[in-house]
Amino acid sequence: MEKGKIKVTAEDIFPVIKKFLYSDHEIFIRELVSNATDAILKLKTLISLGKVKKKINDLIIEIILNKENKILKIIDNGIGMTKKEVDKYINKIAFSGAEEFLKKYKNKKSLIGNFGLGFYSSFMVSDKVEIISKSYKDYESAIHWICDGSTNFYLKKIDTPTKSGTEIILHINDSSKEFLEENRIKELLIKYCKFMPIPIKIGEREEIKKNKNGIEKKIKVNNIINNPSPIWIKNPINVKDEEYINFYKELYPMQIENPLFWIHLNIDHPFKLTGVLFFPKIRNQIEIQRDKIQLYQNQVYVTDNLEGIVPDFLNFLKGVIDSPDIPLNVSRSYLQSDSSVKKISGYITRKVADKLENMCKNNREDFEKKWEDIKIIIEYGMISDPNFYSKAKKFALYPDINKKYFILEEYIEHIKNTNKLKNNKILCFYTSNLENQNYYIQTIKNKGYKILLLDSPLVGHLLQKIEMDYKNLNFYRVDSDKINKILKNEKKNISNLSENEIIFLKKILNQNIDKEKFLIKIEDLDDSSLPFIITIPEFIRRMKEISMTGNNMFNIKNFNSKYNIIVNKNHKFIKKIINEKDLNIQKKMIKNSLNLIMLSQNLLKGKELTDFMYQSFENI
Ligand SMILES: Nc1ncnc2c1ncn2[C@@H]1O[C@H](COP(=O)(O)OP(=O)(O)OP(=O)(O)O)[C@@H](O)[C@H]1O
Repeated sequence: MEKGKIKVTAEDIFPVIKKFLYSDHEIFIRELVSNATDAILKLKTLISLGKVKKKINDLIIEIILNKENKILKIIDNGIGMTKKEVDKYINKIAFSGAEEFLKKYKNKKSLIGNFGLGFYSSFMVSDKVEIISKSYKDYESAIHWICDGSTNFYLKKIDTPTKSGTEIILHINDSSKEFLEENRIKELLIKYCKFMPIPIKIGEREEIKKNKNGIEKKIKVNNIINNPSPIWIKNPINVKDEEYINFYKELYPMQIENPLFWIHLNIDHPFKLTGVLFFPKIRNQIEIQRDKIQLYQNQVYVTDNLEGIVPDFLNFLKGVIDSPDIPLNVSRSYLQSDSSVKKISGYITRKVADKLENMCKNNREDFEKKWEDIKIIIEYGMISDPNFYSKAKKFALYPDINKKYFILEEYIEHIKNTNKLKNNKILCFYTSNLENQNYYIQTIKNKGYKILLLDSPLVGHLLQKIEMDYKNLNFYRVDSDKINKILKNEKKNISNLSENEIIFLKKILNQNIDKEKFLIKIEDLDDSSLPFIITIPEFIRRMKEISMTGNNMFNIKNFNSKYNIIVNKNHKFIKKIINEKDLNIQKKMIKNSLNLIMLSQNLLKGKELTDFMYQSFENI
């Protein structure tokens, strides 16, 4: 028996590990199962090189719980350790054995990466830890190592086991009793180890099997908790659509809808990355927050908090990203500034854009069908990521009010004769709601202009961006103040009101309309226009939309946010108001007109709305 002191640079590293290194105690299971996986992958490499004779199919990790004795065991039949190796890799901690192995067998097989002080995380949950290990080298005897969480250890050679592998025995401490519960351990194995590359067994389960005579019989089989070959590590050519959908359901059991489509990522240079990203059918906010993209490192779960790792808009997607180049167990701010993480983020964005461009080019009809479900993600990407914006120009779609879809360049071509002004500017009219803005749509359509239907909540942001890019384009919602100009009567002086009547009209309107809320404009519109309409200054409305969707740069209080009331002095109803002798009736006519146009813009609320309803029924 050898007694000794664990060599650490800091005097006593355990309190540090216990308190600060891992705030999440539960990750010890990830670290130990990763080590076991690593040991088996190393052995697999040696088997494939012909250096060890063993069946690859038998390689397995087993988790055994003994609640009574407060023991949790992690057993693998991997490469094992000699006494010398334990001394080197366990006693002199912070020395990565994996690194040395990698150097020796470079490019042979990917290994679980650099986990820092992985093994020592077991002391976060244990009073005492034992290692029983037997190296794959026949002439080496097995060893037994014991440590009680101080820097002292015991290490001795033993006669059994004779087969290679390692057994880590954790004597779970009183404050970590939860880790003796089978359900808790299963839950953690599913969280962290669901896709690890070696089968992980916890207990047994019953399976019904038919014998030769067709008689069903219950038999006990290993309860394997993980899926060692998830689709993202497979060659996309060999994966069927059905498998992608099943995998999506495996990742997110709560998702009812199938994904719309997916992107299989697979890159070797300049960094290694695999994964599958799904475009979900977004039904509600909760699903966006709950079912996020999961980050793995060589099939070991790391996190689903990818903030700063992938661009924000990609957080709407779902799926898996797996890269050995993403460092583990480091702070988020470090991750965000890490250059390989930045490259990864750029690469994923490009891949997503390429996929969308291909879909749009190669199967436009299908892409158009999917557009309404994916537009929010793409528009968000266009607003927030300049690189994505320039790529998305080639596939972002804009439907018109007849639900015909255009790429912006196509639309410009489509409207260049109808919507172009004398100064070469192109007016892109759009509606955000076919029903609510029907009057405005009809009016503009009748004038021969074409209209888009842009109803996403991000449209204000997006149009700002497009107008900066295309200097000759101007977007106006159909109810914006711009329509006064196009509704203007081209024949001059057709107004049938005298100067005096106009002065009088202004006076009575000013007396009856709240000037804090509305700006009254008396205009020469053609006689097919209504006597009163409300328009909204395009710029102010857009800034309001932008600030409502979370951009604090625009403080809407700084804007004059009055609505315009356009009074069509050519309408006979206006003449009727002027000629009305009974002041009460005249007041009522103005008030009711105002209520009507406010109602049309959803501005009539509360008591005013109730009063208007009573009033209207009385009139009927
Ligand atoms: N189950 C095991 N079988 C064989 N060797 C093991 C096992 N567990 C640990 N080791 C050896 O002990 C070393 C130290 O393990 P530890 O988890 O502390 O760090 P690591 O795995 O090398 O590095 P990191 O955790 O940073 O990836 C390993 O590199 C490996 O050589």
